[in-house]
Amino acid sequence: MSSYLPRASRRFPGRSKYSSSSSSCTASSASYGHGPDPAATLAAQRVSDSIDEDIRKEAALQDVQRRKQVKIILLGQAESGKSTLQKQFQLYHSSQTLDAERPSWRIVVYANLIKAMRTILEEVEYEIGQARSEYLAPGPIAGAGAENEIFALRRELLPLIALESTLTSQLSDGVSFSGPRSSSLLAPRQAGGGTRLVGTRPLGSLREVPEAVVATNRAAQALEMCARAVDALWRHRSVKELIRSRKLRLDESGSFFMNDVYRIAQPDYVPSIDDLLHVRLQTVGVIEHSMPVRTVSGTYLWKIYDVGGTRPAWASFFDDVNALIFLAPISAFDQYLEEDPLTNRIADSVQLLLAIATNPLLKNAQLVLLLNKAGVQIREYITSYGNRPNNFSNAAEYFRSHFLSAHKKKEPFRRTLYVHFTAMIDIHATQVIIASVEDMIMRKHIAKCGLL
Ligand SMILES: Nc1nc2c(ncn2[C@@H]2O[C@H](COP(=O)(O)OP(=O)(O)OP(=O)(O)O)[C@@H](O)[C@H]2O)c(=O)[nH]1
Ligand SMILES: [Mg+2]
Repeated sequence: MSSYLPRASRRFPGRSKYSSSSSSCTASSASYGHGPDPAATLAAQRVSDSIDEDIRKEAALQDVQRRKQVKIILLGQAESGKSTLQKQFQLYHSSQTLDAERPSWRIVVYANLIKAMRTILEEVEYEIGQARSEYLAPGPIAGAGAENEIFALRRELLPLIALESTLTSQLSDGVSFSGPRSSSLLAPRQAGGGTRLVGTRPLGSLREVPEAVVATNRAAQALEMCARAVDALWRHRSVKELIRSRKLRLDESGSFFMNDVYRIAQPDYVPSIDDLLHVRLQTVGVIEHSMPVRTVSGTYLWKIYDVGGTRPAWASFFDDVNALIFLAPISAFDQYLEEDPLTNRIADSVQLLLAIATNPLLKNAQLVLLLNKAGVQIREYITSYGNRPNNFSNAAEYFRSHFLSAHKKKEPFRRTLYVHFTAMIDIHATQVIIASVEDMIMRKHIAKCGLL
């Protein structure tokens, strides 16, 4: 209530003046023994009533807004797919706004592609160095012929690679986020290099920054010139062998864009929606996205909060959210945290989910768990199933029951945990799940508002 008062007094600037002059008038009248001036008292009462009415209207308006507003927070490990889910929500409800953003993502696609190339070349150089050591068996880059081919490609690609730091710096507004990738199976040397691609300013605003426009255009020109070399590097037999035998893990975006380099290298290239779902740009802080959601009971304003990285601390700022959507990337079952190489990423996801689910400040929020990155590849790796067949449904069920039993054991509020398997890069499948999750959230929200 107190928050309305300054506004009311702003709208009635004369109130305090009037009241004080009224009281001084009353005081002076009283001193002459005439009692309060009835006209002045009536006027003061009218102003006061009018302010009360204004406050009531404001409160009613706020109440309607609150009923017509749905707040969702997206949480989960770094790289779990939160920003990709946010884009899927946008695609579902406001596809024209996502469409309008497509040109702004060009700089990120170029940066993702260059980063993948640089990672490959660094690994290749390391392997070549190893192979030259007389104590080691020949690695995946066998033979002087392969070495020379790769060195020639590297020479061709250097002008493109040199642009990486400029693109990265434009995206992070000059702030450098160095350090290892967020998760990796790789040896420490492999995981250690490079600068992270972090978005610290709205992409749309980069169109107004001349240096960002110049850097993007230079990357486009360099890529057009080097497309053949990028493709040759990606398809080189030694690189394929390196990826296979050393389990070189590129970002999801890396292999996707490398596979499609000729399309991306077109001078009039504009990222597709598919590209937008594959790009990797780390989120910093909390980004609020609003979108109208039309239902049979009217239009609601959905506010979706995309929280960067693993930040359970943010949860306490969102005690009035309707639902909490937690993403756990199950393809990361064989990966470990960069900050703690002994902690498995699935174990970390379970702990993070429990920290959020047991937070009393969030006890009124509905809980949705998306077991993401549930593509077919998970079945290729998991072999320890005893007598059970090593197929997708068995592997998926294993993860589902793992999360569900941890939740059931520890969650004190007896909330239902709604679980879905998702592959956030699959538009059709994700849109079906979004519809089902939204339906559940809306039904609860409407029921709750009806009870108030
Ligand atoms: N293959 C595959 N890739 C996915 C899936 N979901 C997300 N990705 C990719 O994973 C990468 C990371 O996704 P983001 O949405 O940026 O992850 P995030 O949780 O927002 O990460 P932070 O901003 O660092 O907290 C992106 O390149 C996505 O395209 C999925 O289901 N399958
Ligand atoms: Mg993000």
